[in-house]
Amino acid sequence: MQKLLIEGGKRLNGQVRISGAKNSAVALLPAAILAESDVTIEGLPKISDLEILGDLLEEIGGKVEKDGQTIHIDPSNMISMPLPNGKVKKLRASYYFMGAMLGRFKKAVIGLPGGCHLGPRPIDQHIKGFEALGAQVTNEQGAIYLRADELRGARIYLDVVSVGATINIMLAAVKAKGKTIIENAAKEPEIIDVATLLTSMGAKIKGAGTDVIRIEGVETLSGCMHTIIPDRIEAGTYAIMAAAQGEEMLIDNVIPQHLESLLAKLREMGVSIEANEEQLLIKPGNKLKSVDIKTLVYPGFPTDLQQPFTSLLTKAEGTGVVTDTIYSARFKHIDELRRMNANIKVEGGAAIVAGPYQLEGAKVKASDLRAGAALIIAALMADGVTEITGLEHIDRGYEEIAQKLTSLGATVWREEMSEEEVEQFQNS
Ligand SMILES: CC(=O)N[C@H]1[C@@H](OP(=O)(O)OP(=O)(O)OC[C@H]2O[C@@H](n3ccc(=O)[nH]c3=O)[C@H](O)[C@@H]2O)O[C@H](CO)[C@@H](O)[C@@H]1O
Ligand SMILES: C=C(OP(=O)(O)O)C(=O)O
Repeated sequence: MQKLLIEGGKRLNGQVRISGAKNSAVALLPAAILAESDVTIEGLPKISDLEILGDLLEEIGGKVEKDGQTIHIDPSNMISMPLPNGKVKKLRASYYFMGAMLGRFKKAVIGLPGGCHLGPRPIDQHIKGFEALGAQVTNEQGAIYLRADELRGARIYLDVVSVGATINIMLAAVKAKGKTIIENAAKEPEIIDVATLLTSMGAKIKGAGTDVIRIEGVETLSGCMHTIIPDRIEAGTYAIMAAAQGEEMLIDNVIPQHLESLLAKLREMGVSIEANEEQLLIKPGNKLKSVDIKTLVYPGFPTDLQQPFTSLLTKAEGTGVVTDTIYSARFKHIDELRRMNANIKVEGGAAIVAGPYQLEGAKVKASDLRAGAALIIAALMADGVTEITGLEHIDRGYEEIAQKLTSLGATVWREEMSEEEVEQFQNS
């Protein structure tokens, strides 16, 4: 088991290339189950969630070949193997095996997903959608059993705007008989990316990226080639790092329109941002001014950048109020930031950051993926060395973060933990 060490205070300078989008990739791989011939996906990030999804595709009989950032998936010999336990529990996106296997085999058994602990993360809207398409769904000892004689298109109104439910219903509906309409659908760019892959496979989907998606079911889907979109959350994380500790940072392979809510907030704080079609040039101002943020569904401020942004606010002058309307309890990073001398209160479901002040290096633990990003940003700004444990969360979503930061001029390295440290970590 490893920990990450960061010596704070170094200014970040230079260029960083953003990897393919985690939240797209984790749906694109399961989507390949629906095809009858080879699917090739290019530009994938090197993250642990994708390793696990590749293993799961092999468990159900898929042939998976990886070649750098490209994956070739031959789904022709896949079967509807039950996956009630094991690796499905290690990530959130294993729930996409439900929609994809239901679409292809009309049956699936999938354990309830894992993923970041952000408070309750029900999947009732996924199940509502599968049932509307004609599936019988039961939850037996922590696994979801799905079965349908046939899938029939339906009109489905999502009571909660959900990325996962929108994609999962799309995966099942592309092979249902007749027309499906998903109303109050999520509009995230990752949904458009998955719809683009499915369309290349022969699916008929209109309206992805709006809140009404129309799908006309087809009999068969064939293999295709697809290039993934860049990761807007990774890009946003580096943009926040640039604002926090940068001199001049060029962020390459990004779609700036995907980050408008974040860029608007950074500009309000006094950060200079120049954008072209696929790059952002970020220079922080001399002084940062505090702002409030409230997370919302896309195109609002993304909940996945809330925790990293909270770290940035410690450097800004004034009081910033952070409210997360998607995951109201996504505040596990706050206690760790307090260990680093942060002055943050959590009151009435909001984090209140009264800055600016100097953070101090400390031993801290990443409780989830974006809490990890928040701690890295804090460590880059802090006096002294910060030791971050819980790297398995960070590795779920950030490709080679230590290498990327080193190339930007940070002093950061990974070290094996001693047996005593591992024991302390496991008991904490
Ligand atoms: C793998 C992946 O893409 N993960 C992202 C996805 O998670 P995920 O798809 O799990 O998140 P959702 O968009 O589904 O969740 C949004 C909100 O709806 C609630 N909800 C969701 C489904 C449901 O059936 N019932 C229900 O009540 C959730 O508890 C949450 O409060 O979108 C989140 C919100 O942008 C991001 O933080 C995650 O990074
Ligand atoms: C919450 C996240 O991921 P997941 O849904 O995969 O747990 C995230 O990417 O910030």
